[in-house]
Amino acid sequence: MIKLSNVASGLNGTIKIPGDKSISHRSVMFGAMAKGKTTVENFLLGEDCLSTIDCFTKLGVTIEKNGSNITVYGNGLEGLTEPTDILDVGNSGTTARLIIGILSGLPFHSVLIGDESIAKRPMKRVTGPLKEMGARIQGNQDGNFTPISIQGGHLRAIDFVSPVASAQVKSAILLAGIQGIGTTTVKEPYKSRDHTERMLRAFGVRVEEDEFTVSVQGGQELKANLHIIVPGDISSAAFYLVAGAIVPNSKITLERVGLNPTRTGILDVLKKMGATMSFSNVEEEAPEPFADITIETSTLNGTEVSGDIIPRLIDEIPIIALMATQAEGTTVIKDAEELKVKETNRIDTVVNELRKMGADIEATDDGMVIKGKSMLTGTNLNSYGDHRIGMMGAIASLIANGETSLENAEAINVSYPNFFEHMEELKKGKE
Ligand SMILES: O=C(O)C1=C[C@@H](OP(=O)(O)O)[C@@H](O)[C@H](O)C1
Ligand SMILES: C=C(OP(=O)(O)O)C(=O)O
Repeated sequence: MIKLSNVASGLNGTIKIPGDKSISHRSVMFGAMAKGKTTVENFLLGEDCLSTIDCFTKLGVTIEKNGSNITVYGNGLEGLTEPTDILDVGNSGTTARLIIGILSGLPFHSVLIGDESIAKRPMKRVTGPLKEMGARIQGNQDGNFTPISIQGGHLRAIDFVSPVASAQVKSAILLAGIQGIGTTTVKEPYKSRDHTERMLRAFGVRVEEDEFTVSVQGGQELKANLHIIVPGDISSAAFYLVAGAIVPNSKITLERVGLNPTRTGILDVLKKMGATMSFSNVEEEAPEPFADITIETSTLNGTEVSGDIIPRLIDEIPIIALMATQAEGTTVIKDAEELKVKETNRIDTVVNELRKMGADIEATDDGMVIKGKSMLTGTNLNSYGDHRIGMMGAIASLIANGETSLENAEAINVSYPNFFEHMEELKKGKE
């Protein structure tokens, strides 16, 4: 349990946001599947990405770490070998779902487990279509929950219409698809993040896209000898973007934040709610653009967040909910049922924790309704083992009256290991 206090003099200064989690995972996975050396700069050393490194090391790949620079020595798909140990994905849904897709094409047996939270997260959304492609997968409740065992190989293509806009589902099927016979297509209800498509292309794979449909032909090889620069994670930046907007007397700059349009829903919401933001050092560099973002204390208004923007900000909803408590009027978040199958049921955990602090917030079936502006009061918060809920609580403590305590704060290491160091730097900024 840690104690947190509010900040009288505002947040000021510049911080460099750690590497993007989605892109870091993929750099190891695709580097491992490719033939040759892949070097990665600004890799996220968060626990989730370390779980990915651990799994691919068990699959026979050499991965060297030198601070946040890593090198992956891939030997192609045939260089991945049957693990003698269980693959443990820890808390990482992305590792679980993408690795199941990769293993489905490989001619050996593996067993996958994760932590208590992973054991509750649905895997049938990937194991279902992968079984249709020919993978032999078993797991609790018809392959829906870990532990999951996979015997891969001999895949055939599939035309899959996904009921959810999920990059994890799309990626798992595409990663199996490139190992199968024929052309595999995934159609989504809305476009989800496209890091897999961008990075596969950088590895020389042909990927066809048409609005919400992505296709790959089987039998394609990934070619390495690539240097990947991982931009800062906009999902991590979101916590300090909102902090900058809601903490009085603040002005902060976040360096090299990834600006992939499939991830920038948070920026659209900040603008719509009235935040004062500016962009500098914009790099359109392929495959992922980034820029520095400066934000300052702003007068905010409530808004509606729904429809096709939801997949573009799904992980930012906890911090958007906190921001809405500091906006004038009502904010409605809907079409966000996916929140129920994250590290926690984030509709319940967000509403619970913000209500404890005095927010006017109601859960709905597919989101939440927040009425602002509320004065928040320090209290005992819990992350429930969910990094994003922990960070939401810690940012809320900055504006709360009195002291806040946070149980299970260590969950934050999953995606933002230096989160509290950045908080201290920004608090000291002006003194
Ligand atoms: O593909 C990815 O890297 C991710 C996709 C999203 O999950 P879904 O695919 O379940 O929406 C997101 O919530 C997660 O943090 C990372
Ligand atoms: C949902 C998340 O990640 P994952 O699905 O990889 O556990 C997240 O980081 O908010």
